Amino acid sequence: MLRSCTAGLRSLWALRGRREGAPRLSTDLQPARRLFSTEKAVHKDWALPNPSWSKDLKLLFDQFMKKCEDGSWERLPSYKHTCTQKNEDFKTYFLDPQLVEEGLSQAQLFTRGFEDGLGFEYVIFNNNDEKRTVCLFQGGPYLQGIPGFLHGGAIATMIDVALGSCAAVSGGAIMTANLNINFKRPVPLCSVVVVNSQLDKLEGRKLFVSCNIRSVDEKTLYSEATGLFIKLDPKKKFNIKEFHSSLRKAAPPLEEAVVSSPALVIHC
Ligand SMILES: CCCCCCCCCCCCCCCC(=O)SCCNC(=O)CCNC(=O)[C@H](O)C(C)(C)COP(=O)(O)OP(=O)(O)OC[C@H]1O[C@@H](n2cnc3c(N)ncnc32)[C@H](O)[C@@H]1OP(=O)(O)O
Repeated sequence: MLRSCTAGLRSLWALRGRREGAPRLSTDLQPARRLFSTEKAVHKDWALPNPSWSKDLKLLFDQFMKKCEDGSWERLPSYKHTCTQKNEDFKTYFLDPQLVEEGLSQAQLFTRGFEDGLGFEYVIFNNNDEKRTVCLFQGGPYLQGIPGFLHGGAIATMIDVALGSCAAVSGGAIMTANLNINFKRPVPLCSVVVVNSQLDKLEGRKLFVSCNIRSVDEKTLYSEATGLFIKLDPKKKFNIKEFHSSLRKAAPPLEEAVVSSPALVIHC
């Protein structure tokens, strides 16, 4: 508890420092920021310790790095910007080249879009033989839901990433088709949790995965989840232009929609 509070204070201190223009948490961060728009920053691996990582997170990281030494485990690198090859893979499915170029030049991975310590700090380790991954996750102060605890959407995001990575190791280019989450206990903000994921079944293009989120001492079960990921089929190309024009044809004009759907007016 004390450790997670310390980590929390460190993250909040980093935040306050930023607001008041005070020096940031670590001078190491300054070069990282300067590199942001350069090629080096594009290829920076974010699944590595930074000064916002708590003692618990660093300790677990070191333990898993040791397990990597005999080759049974591997650390999965994580990049803010999708590598060219992966963009090429996904371009296969999204056919409007202009949209792809415009979208991808600005794009960055949602979970890596926060400054160090404020959002998602995580690293994923994969065990290929056992078809399972372990994600070490520290959720920062920008992920708050009810005061002092992580937002359920942030937990769901992390589950999606952890399960998605577990599925992607076996399936390559995949997308989430279904996620089911049971939130059992609230996760304290800035604490470290462990997401254990495993591939349960592979059925054609369908990858069934499950996970649980536990405290570092394993005594608290925070959440359990199952997911279905679908390996993308290059023959089933998704034509976004056709999709938009079919939507325009299908949707009634706005006034008509409002008159015929009073519930829409209330909820909007
Ligand atoms: C190299 C490795 C390094 C690893 C390093 C890490 C990598 C880094 C990973 C990052 C991980 C980020 C994880 C974020 C991932 C998103 O956030 S993805 C965004 C959210 N998901 C979406 O937007 C998906 C939207 N849905 C779709 O586009 C389409 O429904 C899908 C999922 C592509 C499937 O479409 P499709 O290919 O046409 O498949 P379809 O024929 O409809 O269905 C295939 C089968 O699945 C079943 N199915 C499809 N949907 C469902 C469903 N919802 N429920 C039940 N069954 C279903 C069908 O019934 C069918 O079953 P069979 O008839 O074969 O038995």
